[in-house]
Amino acid sequence: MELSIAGVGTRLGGRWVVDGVDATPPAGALTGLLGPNGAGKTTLLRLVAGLLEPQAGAVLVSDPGAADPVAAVPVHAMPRRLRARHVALLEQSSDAAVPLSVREVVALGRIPYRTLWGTDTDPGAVERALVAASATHLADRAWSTLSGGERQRVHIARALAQEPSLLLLDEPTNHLDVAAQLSMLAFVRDLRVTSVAALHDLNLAAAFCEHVLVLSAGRLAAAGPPAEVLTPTLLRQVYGVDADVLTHPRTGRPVIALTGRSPDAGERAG
Ligand SMILES: Nc1ncnc2c1ncn2[C@@H]1O[C@H](COP(=O)(O)OP(=O)(O)OP(=O)(O)O)[C@@H](O)[C@H]1O
Repeated sequence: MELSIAGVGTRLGGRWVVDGVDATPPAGALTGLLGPNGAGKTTLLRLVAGLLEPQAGAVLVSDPGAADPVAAVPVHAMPRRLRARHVALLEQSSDAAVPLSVREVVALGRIPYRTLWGTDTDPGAVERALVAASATHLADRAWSTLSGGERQRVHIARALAQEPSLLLLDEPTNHLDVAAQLSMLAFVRDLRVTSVAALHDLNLAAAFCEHVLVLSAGRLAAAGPPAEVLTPTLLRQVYGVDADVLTHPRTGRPVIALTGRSPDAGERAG
């Protein structure tokens, strides 16, 4: 899916928390959405998902090759069922105690594909999503008994069951151990679906994302390949930290070695 974020802004609580963001994340690749706490990452993801209507600009999506083709339509104005066939948002995990089994939670992703009689147009889709997210062993467990990491895996399975052409993930590595963080991001990258993931770990973003967007106080501070964007100057300005940026000897990707808070950290915006 082609995604165009054109001058998007929204006010919450009387101030612009996302302010004039212009970005074109590359199609079929994983983009990292970075920025300090409160920079506007979750709000921007909700705008891109069409859950919030922008008060300035528009988020346009095009998917001409899909079964339900769309061409440069504002995502918030798409009919909800059509949007759910194209766009999946994996929000930060809630601890809600839903009285459902894992298989039933994953089947929620199939709601946009149910017929008037409630049957799934593709009865194998839930099992395929469970397999793809390596969650088959959890399928019969009660959702409320899962650990945080297991829930995150099931959230991915539910999002995959939606068969999205745009996958939005809010801190998908939360609750995951280091090995699971690596497999989660490698998995999303290898899907080759247009994906945007809000991430706090700069080294994971540098290792797995083809493109990064850096937000600071609601504005886009920088965008581009990690090696071009994640410079010591940018990290000082946006995060208020001092860092050396090295080049990984095998992958050629940037490695960020944080050395401390920068002396002017108190002055940063964001
Ligand atoms: N409903 C709301 N009403 C008022 N202010 C809000 C609302 N939702 C978010 N905000 C504010 O908007 C700003 C951006 O919040 P957002 O959750 O998008 O940031 P974030 O970059 O995802 O932060 P974090 O890294 O802490 O999750 C914050 O200052 C937050 O307090």
